[in-house]
Amino acid sequence: MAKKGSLSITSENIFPVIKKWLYSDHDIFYRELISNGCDAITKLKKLELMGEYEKPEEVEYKIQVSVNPNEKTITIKDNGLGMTEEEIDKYINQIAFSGVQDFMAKYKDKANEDQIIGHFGLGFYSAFMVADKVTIDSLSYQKDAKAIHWESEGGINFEMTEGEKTEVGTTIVLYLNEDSTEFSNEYRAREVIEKYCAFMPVSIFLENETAEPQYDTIEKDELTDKDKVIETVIEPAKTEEKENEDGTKETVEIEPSREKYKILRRPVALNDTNPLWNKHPNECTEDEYKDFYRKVFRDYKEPLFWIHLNMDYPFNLKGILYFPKINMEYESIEGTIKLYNNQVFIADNIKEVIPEFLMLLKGVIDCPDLPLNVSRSALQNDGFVKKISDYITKKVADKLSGMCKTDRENYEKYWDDIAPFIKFGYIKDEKFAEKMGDYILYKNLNGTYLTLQDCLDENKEKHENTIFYVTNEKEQSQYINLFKEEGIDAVIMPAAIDNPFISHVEQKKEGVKFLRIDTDLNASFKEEVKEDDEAFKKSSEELTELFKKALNNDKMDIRVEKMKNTGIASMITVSEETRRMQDMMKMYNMGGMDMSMFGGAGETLVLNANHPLVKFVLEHKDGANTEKICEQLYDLASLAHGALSPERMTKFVSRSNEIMMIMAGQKVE
Ligand SMILES: Nc1ncnc2c1ncn2[C@@H]1O[C@H](COP(=O)(O)OP(=O)(O)OP(=O)(O)O)[C@@H](O)[C@H]1O
Repeated sequence: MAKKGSLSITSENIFPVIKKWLYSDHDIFYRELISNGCDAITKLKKLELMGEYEKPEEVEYKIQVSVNPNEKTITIKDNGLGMTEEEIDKYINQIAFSGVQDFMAKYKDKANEDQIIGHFGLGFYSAFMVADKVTIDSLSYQKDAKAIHWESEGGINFEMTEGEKTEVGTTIVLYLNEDSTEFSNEYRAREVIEKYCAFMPVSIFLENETAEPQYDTIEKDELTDKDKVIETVIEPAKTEEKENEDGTKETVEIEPSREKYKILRRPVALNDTNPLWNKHPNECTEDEYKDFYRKVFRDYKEPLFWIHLNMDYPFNLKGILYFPKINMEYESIEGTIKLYNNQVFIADNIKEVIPEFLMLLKGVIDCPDLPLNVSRSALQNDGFVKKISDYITKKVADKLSGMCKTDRENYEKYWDDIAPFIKFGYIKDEKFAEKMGDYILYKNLNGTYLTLQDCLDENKEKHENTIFYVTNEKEQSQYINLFKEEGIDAVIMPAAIDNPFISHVEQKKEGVKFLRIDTDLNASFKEEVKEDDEAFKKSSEELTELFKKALNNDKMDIRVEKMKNTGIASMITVSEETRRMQDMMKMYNMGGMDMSMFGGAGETLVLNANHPLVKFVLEHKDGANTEKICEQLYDLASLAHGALSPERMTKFVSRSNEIMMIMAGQKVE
């Protein structure tokens, strides 16, 4: 007698809601059904160990997925512990469905952004996302169990009858709805299974029922019990014609005739049942780590190094985080952290669990203790999840600081590549910043790597608590030369992240100030000018006026100095604050804003009173070429500081030509 019933779904509207809500990842049904199969096999293995079940020798635990694109069906077959009629009634008719009800009651009003991670908790019911009709055929491992057939159309009513299954396990068939036929395509199926099930603990095989069988030919001694021989192939002996000494020809055998077997292509499991993260770090070789990286992230550049996380207490967490090699000039940093729950893939880059800055790395994390069927916002406020995230941060900081202390050579070698991660972490994560602050390196003008304390110590006498930095070695070369001449050091900080990074260091290290190398003229570059040097004061004022007039800019900031280096006539310096503000604007794409609101863009034209040209200008205020010299000095200073605007560049080139004409004694029009 068939048992019929109505699954206790109270809301008739449940389907449209689930469908809409799950629209983005319908494919999770594969994960849910395959992981149920894995669980069933794991349980049966335990029963076997306990002596409560004896596995027939020929049986190999596995999950077989078969797709049939013609019939639009998917069959998922496991040889796990199976279910009796009572169990189907309990676990499928009541629990699976009531689980869905709870789940929906909790989430149906929630907006999309508050999804649960990877839609866990739908379980068996997710089959109805893609199928109109679902059947279950199950035979329990229990003695004298009867095979059961269950089917449901639409997931509201079911019918349960005696089944015909003869092997222990469960077979589920999905009859796909019109919108979901793609999942019976072999390649799509492979893609989804490889995404979610790549590390599930039981071998998963995929077959296409409609595809022609494929064959391989193997050597006789390669044959195993599992191979299905289609035919024996006799490969004829290989011969060669040979000329004898007496000129006659002879055919000789160089390889004897061989028997080979044509066999049905051996199925290959889609998954790796024992992922590397489960092994103890001491047992993993360097090659294994690299292979794993290549396979999982399909990145053929070798990672720099990795951190193997392995923790059992107070929570269970395993994983491997790789620091990838990045070419900063051409690539943006895009990492991926894959999150697993007992080898079942959940999702990439779950920011609630994994500290944001680590998302720049590539890695896998398996945390069986993670609460999954809660919303993302609940996860964010979960103390336990916070602990996991803190643990990961701590481990990464420990590894990096340990490396800096004990393997400084390699640490320096990797530094340029890992600096962006570390600086980003320093900005984003207070705890990480605390642990890593002393292990952040600064490359100085000689290419030596210093810690912040080293930088402060070496500069203590000349400029206590101030660190000069270079953002562009080419554009700032004039200043670099000046610094080198005076034996003053600076550090190279060329990356976009350096700008916010130094602001954070300044906030955390009270008193420390970073100044870009072109910010101001350090006292050591100048000769001392006496307070009461009236003559200097006067000539400064005159020069300032003269330049303002020549450059037709009343607001320009001009300063006259007596520089020790008499080779430099003019320079531009930029106020640190203004420049940082401008850089920030650029970063946030607000470049269009009027920079003059920052008082002439914070630029100061510095004139060296010791330079003959400047002296000449002062002595020939009304000279025929004085104005040109002033303009030229300003443009040269700007050029040495970066670039000229297109308009000024045009004028500069034509003026330079005029100057050469004058040098050549030609008449200038
Ligand atoms: N292939 C199977 N073999 C044996 N039992 C199964 C199988 N599939 C499902 N079950 C039983 O049905 C129950 C309900 O399954 P369902 O997938 O809905 O939820 P779950 O696996 O318990 O939890 P989750 O929501 O996390 O998936 C399972 O706990 C299991 O007891």
